[in-house]
Amino acid sequence: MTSPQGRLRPHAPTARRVTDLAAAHGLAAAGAPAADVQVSGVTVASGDVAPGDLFVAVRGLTVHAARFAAQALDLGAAAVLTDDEGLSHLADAGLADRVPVLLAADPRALAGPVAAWLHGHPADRLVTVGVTGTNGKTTTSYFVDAALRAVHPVTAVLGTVELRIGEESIESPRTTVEAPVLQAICALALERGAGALTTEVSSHALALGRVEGFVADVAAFTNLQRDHLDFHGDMEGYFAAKAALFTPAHARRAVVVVDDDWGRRLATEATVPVETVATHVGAPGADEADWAVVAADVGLDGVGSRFTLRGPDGTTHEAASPLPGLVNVSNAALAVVVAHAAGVPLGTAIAAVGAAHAVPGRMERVVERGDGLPLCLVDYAHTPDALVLALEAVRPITPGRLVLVLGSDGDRDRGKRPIMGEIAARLADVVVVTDENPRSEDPASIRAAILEGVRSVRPDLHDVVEATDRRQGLLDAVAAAHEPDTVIVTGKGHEPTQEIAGVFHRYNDRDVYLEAQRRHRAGTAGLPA
Ligand SMILES: CC(=O)N[C@H]1[C@@H](OP(=O)(O)OP(=O)(O)OC[C@H]2O[C@@H](n3ccc(=O)[nH]c3=O)[C@H](O)[C@@H]2O)O[C@H](CO)[C@@H](O)[C@@H]1O[C@H](C)C(=O)N[C@@H](C)C(=O)N[C@H](CCC(=O)O)C(=O)O
Ligand SMILES: Nc1ncnc2c1ncn2[C@@H]1O[C@H](COP(=O)(O)OP(=O)(O)OP(=O)(O)O)[C@@H](O)[C@H]1O
Repeated sequence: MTSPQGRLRPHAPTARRVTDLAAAHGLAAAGAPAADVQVSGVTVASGDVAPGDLFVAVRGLTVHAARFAAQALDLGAAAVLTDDEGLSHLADAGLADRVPVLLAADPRALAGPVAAWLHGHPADRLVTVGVTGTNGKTTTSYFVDAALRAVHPVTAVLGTVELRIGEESIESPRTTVEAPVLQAICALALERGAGALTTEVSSHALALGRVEGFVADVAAFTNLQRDHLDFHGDMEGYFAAKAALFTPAHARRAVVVVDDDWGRRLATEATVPVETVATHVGAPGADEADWAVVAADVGLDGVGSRFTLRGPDGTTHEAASPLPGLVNVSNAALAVVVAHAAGVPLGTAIAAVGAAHAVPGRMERVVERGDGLPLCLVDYAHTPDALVLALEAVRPITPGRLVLVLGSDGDRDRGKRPIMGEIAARLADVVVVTDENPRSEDPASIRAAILEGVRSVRPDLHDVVEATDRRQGLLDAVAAAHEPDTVIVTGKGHEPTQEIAGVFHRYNDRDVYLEAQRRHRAGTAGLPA
């Protein structure tokens, strides 16, 4: 069955001849004669093939997609683009002479450009923004989108939380969609009258060719912190993947936050024009940045922050972040500069970012402080640095105790677990260690690794709880907290499921808070759920 994102296609696609496609991209032809065959869509996933598609069969990290060609043909694929290995799989399955086959050394790199060609380069008729960095991509994208919406009646925003075109939204499969899906969404967005599109660009997407054929008008960089080393090997590899966005193949110009060494390095190594933004008040080098946050009042109203942004001409502008913490001053400042670079007047961008709505699962206030209940926040921090920043953001708006509920993902970077535990014990008053997405790992051993870090700071484990069930752990944490306290649950953000041993269970931290609120009002808080 076609996936939801696979159905995001233009309603009136253009059909083009396979022979023209081969000529335009210098591809050799094999298989059945292509003379009268046309294609009207592109996909890299056999299950997402629609009649008339070109099936791009790539060698994956685990399997060659040509092994699924029979399914693609059953679903109506009109042609296949693959490599020599893919052609032999087709031949072995007796399919090579049933369908025109185009050959390329690296079909993965061609999926995007071919889709862009087929749809008439739709991204070139939109104002496009690509946001990368370890943390802050989603928040910054929503802030940028808020500013673009002030100018363009219809916009699209694609990322970890959702794929949204205008007011229509579907759950997102991951941070950055596959290359042909991105092009099809651009074409659909144009059909729906969109003027601008913002997409998060993950390092996986850059490494796996998901933005080939896509050139953002403005590429944005938030920061680089330890993450995804399981995939990239080391920080150099991770940086190199991110840096690929800041080249003419993927961007026309760039805005780079230069608060960390990686940002400063990127600003000098990028091969497109760069505007730099310093977002830490008084940090060394801030004077040299094109834009700088020169004053910030964090959380004065118990929510967001006000800040002053100095522009390249030396003028200063009063601006605001609608979400708590200095990290969101950073995201808001970046978003203002990005939106301005994308054609939004500065004053309009500042006003729109300051008034942006909550971002799902990012410092999201689910239960407000009052009626005996603590302030209850959901946040997506799942790296050591993000956790520090999230807890530092919450402390100034917490008159009582700071209660943290956290876990760490299974089948992902193991090294960060004790570091997260150490940070939790240092910066929170009460620590509840529970499960995130254990995936194929034993949840108890993940918790043990976090607790090892907790113990390095609090050997007696006072005010530390181990909860084998995330929902119960969160319910108990809220029930035990008092009105001046803040409960923050990190790691899963907006995620609608919890992945345990290959099964995705419906689960959302927000829903658990609302349940805790109902139980508090009904007088059943603290009883077993
Ligand atoms: C590590 C990684 O990113 N892997 C991605 C990669 O997998 P792969 O190359 O190993 O693919 P494979 O499983 O060997 O399959 C090879 C090819 O066969 C195709 N296939 C496979 C099975 C089938 O039945 N039919 C079929 O056509 C696949 O579409 C693929 O093109 O290419 C596949 C599609 O081409 C992706 O589905 C897959 O994403 C996996 C599912 C994934 O979870 N990726 C995550 C880690 C990811 O990309 N995350 C980032 C965000 C990270 C963050 O910042 O947190 C993201 O952008 O979401
Ligand atoms: N600029 C920032 N610097 C550091 N941490 C941040 C920043 N912005 C947000 N965070 C923290 O990182 C978490 C994730 O934020 P956000 O979803 O905006 O980033 P992301 O890059 O989209 O993350 P992911 O790719 O994992 O979805 C937030 O919940 C917050 O704790």
